[in-house]
Amino acid sequence: MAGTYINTSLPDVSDRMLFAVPKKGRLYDQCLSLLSNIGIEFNRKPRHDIALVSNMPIALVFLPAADIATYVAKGNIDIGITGLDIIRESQTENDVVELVRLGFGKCKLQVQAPAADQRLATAEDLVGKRIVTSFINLTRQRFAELEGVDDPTKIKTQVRFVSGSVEAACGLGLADGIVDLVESGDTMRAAGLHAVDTILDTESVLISNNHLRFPKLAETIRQRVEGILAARKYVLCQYNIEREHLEKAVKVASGRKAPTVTQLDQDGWVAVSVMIERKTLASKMDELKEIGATDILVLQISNTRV
Ligand SMILES: Nc1ncnc2c1ncn2[C@@H]1O[C@H](COP(=O)(O)OP(=O)(O)OP(=O)(O)O)[C@@H](O)[C@H]1O
Ligand SMILES: O=P(O)(O)OC[C@H]1O[C@H](OP(=O)(O)OP(=O)(O)O)[C@H](O)[C@@H]1O
Repeated sequence: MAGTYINTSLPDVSDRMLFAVPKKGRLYDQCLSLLSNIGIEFNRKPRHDIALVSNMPIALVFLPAADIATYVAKGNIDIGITGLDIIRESQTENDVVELVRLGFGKCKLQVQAPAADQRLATAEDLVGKRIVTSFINLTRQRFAELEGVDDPTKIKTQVRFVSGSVEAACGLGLADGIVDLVESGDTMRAAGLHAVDTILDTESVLISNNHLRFPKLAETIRQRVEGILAARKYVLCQYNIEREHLEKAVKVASGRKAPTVTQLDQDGWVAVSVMIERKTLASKMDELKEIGATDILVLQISNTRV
């Protein structure tokens, strides 16, 4: 089904893998930066939602983040980037394949209530009350659990959809509580709300449909993305050490598979090169120094294939 884009004023995309990216919003900038890092070159004309990639048989399709999981699940689009929250809300998790979690767009879907109202201190206190959200399915599922009801359509809590600025609903009297995404919590607090329950921890995901027309190309994209994520996560650490201390040093930092060890032009000494997770780097360097490593150098990795 993907590739059957019918609009005669648009270029033919039937031989191209369709790759959906959010057209605006929170994920837009990071998606564009990721596309650039994985070597996808394109030129998007103003007001055009399709852009041909010049160096690969791919067409980018710019869509609202909230719709991408549905397009991918239905097979109209081959692969795409969207939030886990959207995949779950659009009930497409069984019809899409999660290729890679991308580590950006991280936030929580939370039940929120007016902070000043002592009677609404927990999610249970909102059972049977009015909830406003853009995530009606996930909200109904959560309240069905709280109410002990199997069928989310049979809950007594009233769940109403609004498309944005959800935090305004309590202050304006439309709701007793809301369900919305929270990252820093600034928007929630500015609206006088506090979180009483977490429904989901979410982040962006690269997804594909179940019937890929371009499996090799999709795999290339997946590997490139994994490579960029690994490059962000790791640094390359090089040091010299006497061979007799090598075993201890390898225990401190063993690399993704094993370190590269090269004989130095000095008796009994070796040079070691190893990938280390950025977040543990400082303490690993301390330990290596303690064991006797010298000339410890850290190099940034700009890209990898892992
Ligand atoms: N504050 C946030 N921090 C991190 N990720 C977020 C945040 N808000 C939303 N997201 C992620 O980005 C996705 C798209 O949210 P966004 O608010 O950009 O939606 P949109 O409606 O497409 O854009 P807009 O708000 O501009 O209309 C969400 O489903 C979620 O995965
Ligand atoms: O916890 P915070 O860091 O304040 O982020 C949370 C806000 O971010 C999202 O909205 P966004 O700003 O993307 O706009 P929207 O309401 O138009 O979707 C979300 O819907 C919250 O309103």
